[in-house]
Amino acid sequence: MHPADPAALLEGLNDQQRRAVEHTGSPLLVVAGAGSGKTRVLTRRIAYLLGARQVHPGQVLAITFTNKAAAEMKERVAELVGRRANAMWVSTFHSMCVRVLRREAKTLGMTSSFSIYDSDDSKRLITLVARDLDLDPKRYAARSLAVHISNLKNELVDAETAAGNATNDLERRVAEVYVEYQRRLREANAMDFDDLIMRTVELLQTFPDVAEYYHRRFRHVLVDEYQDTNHAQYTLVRELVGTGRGTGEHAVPPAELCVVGDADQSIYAFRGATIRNIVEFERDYPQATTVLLEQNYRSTQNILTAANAVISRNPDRRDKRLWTAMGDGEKIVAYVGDNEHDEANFVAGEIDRLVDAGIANNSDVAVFYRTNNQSRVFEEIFIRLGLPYKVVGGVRFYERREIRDAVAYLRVLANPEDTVSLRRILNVPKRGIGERAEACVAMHAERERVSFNTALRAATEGRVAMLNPRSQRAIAGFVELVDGLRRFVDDGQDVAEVLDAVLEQTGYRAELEASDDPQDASRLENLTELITVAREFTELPDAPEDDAPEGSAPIETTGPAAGTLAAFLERVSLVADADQVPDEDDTGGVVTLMTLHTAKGLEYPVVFSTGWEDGVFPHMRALSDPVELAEERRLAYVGITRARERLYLSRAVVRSAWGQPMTNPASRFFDEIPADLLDWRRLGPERSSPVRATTFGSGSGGGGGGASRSTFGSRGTRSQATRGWQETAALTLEVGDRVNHDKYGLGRVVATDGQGPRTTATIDFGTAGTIRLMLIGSVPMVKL
Ligand SMILES: Nc1ncnc2c1ncn2[C@@H]1O[C@H](COP(=O)(O)OP(=O)(O)OP(=O)(O)O)[C@@H](O)[C@H]1O
Ligand SMILES: [Mg+2]
Repeated sequence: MHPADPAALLEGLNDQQRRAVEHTGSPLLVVAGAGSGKTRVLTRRIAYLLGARQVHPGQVLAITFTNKAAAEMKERVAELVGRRANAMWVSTFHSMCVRVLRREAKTLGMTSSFSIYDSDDSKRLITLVARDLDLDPKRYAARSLAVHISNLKNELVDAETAAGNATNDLERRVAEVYVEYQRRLREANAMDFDDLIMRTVELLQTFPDVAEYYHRRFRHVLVDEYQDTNHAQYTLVRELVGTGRGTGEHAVPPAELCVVGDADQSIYAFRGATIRNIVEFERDYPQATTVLLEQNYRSTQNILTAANAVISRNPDRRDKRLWTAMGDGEKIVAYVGDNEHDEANFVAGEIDRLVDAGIANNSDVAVFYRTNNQSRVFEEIFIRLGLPYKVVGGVRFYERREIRDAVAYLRVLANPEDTVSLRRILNVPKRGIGERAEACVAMHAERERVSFNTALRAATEGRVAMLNPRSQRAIAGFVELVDGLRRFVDDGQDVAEVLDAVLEQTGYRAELEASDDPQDASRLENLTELITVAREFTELPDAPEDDAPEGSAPIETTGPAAGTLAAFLERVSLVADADQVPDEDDTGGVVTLMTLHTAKGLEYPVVFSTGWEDGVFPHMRALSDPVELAEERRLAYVGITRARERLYLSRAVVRSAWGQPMTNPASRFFDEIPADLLDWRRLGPERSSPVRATTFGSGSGGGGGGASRSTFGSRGTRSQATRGWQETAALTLEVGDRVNHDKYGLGRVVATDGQGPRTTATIDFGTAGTIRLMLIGSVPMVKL
């Protein structure tokens, strides 16, 4: 055992942090602004529990927001108290639930080899369901049905309750799809992401002895980023902690709970996250103790002042004053590019300069943007300049077609009932099982109320109606192929070997090799990469994770053994964007590009936050919606506070969107930063030959000094804008249309009135106000 000295575990903590680490008993809430050491407190607290309070590592459950953060936390604790830290459960909500559900699958009527459906799989299944229910795909898009169902699950509303609660046509339709969707998930022995949480809650609420088991086991529950929990996750935490109100043999006192968070960094409302969970913690847990942290250890004062200034514009928040002992530091550099290429060039040039001057390595630098599609222009320019970079997120490796195909084969081998995966690979590569044959099988399944897998097997015996003999033979061949491959798994072959056999025996590899399409060559490379991933995965040492504390029942299986197919599939399913953030290294490393959402919890010496334009950031949706705008502002706060020493904020006057150049006004967030903190870099002289001066800005003439008074640089852009105006003369606007007005910026039509030449539109231009405009003549406005 590691000789942990309790005093050493408290070293490098301020008084408040120390208080949080040492606190015992009542539920503990640590609320504090960015960079004040919340995550550090959580990590130290765990180390302290193990090192100073003799808590068994198996009694600790810690929840982080990403798998990567979980691994780092575990590593940090191990550094402090030694390897036995490995017996703790440190994971995301989803990974933790998968472990519980695999163990308890039987209780819920599933097998432990259940598949985990990601959003794409779940959308496919919903598409099938909606089609079978004869819903008009134009009115009920699978995507929107999926969002509705996900929202219900985040609120822990099950399908039957949703059906009972439905009061209008849409709700009834959604509920109808939801009921059937759940039935098919069950039949396929599959769960979607939201089910992982909801079914775990259900498990704990319905089966007292299961709940008791976990109550006895987890005596300490810790949650990072608590502001981003949704209702289902909130309830899960409550169930895990327990009320201690059980009687007789079920009487286990509640676990010690410690949550840390910052309401100003809540940025997942679209996934149902609610700051209510943090704001009302004291009401939810009446015995709660709250600790506030006020010193920021991450950023310079200038960065912090900017962050505080922006977030203070949000209504209904608890004001907190963060301070830092780091000194003012550099001013914040602000830049206006003619267009997005110019902006990206500026970023690349600055990185180059900082690296040349020995101020930073590539790996010290992060570039943020609002949405993934904004990464493309940075990539183009970084490639051209030979600047090494990594984009986190976007079209992810595991979302590529060939990878999904290969993984679908593996899933079917692990879980024969996985309908979505089965149907995906049924005719991939082509083997003569056409859509008609698939439909016959699906119809049989539907009519006989059997699974798709069972129906397929019925087809091989000629029991499926309307199926021609050729299709029947093809299906028999497929079933035989899959059964043959499954024997590799049963024989205990490594995942990499199984994968290799899949690619070989299905002819998938041969087909790609025979193709002269260069895309297919890169598909082959990706599949080779997947085999490498599988091989590395198999070689992972078996972690001693099943080390249950004394006094609790030994755990037979807490999850699939390391290296197995099930464990591999679990990893593949739960990998998230943020897990792919590259580590720092000493060799100069790579610049990291990611969205503001992915950046949560991270820190970098140098940060470029780009695309600060109204309609881009804040997002278009937020311009006429104060609730959304507040969320965007929190995102700005998150972005700014990732920077330790240097922060750059930039925008482009013209940016292509939907294939059209768009002129965007400066982000209103620029105006919210005290002007004296900003060092505006003007456009270079070669680019600013004035063609036509136009005022951009968000009403207050701000955007920082003269920089918001900008010029169109290129002729192409100018003629584009001019054409836009002419179109406006013949333009009809409807309520809800989005427009870009040369003077007032982006807006949304809230009302129209009059006819012909007297037509007017009332347009909400956000901070510029709501303005009524005549629509005749050359209105300097474009419809978007
Ligand atoms: N008492 C301290 N002394 C020195 N450095 C500290 C102290 N507390 C925290 N830090 C450092 O400050 C930085 C921010 O800490 P941490 O990431 O834990 O903050 P946080 O509150 O979790 O931030 P966020 O809100 O962004 O998640 C880290 O580099 C951490 O190591
Ligand atoms: Mg943190």
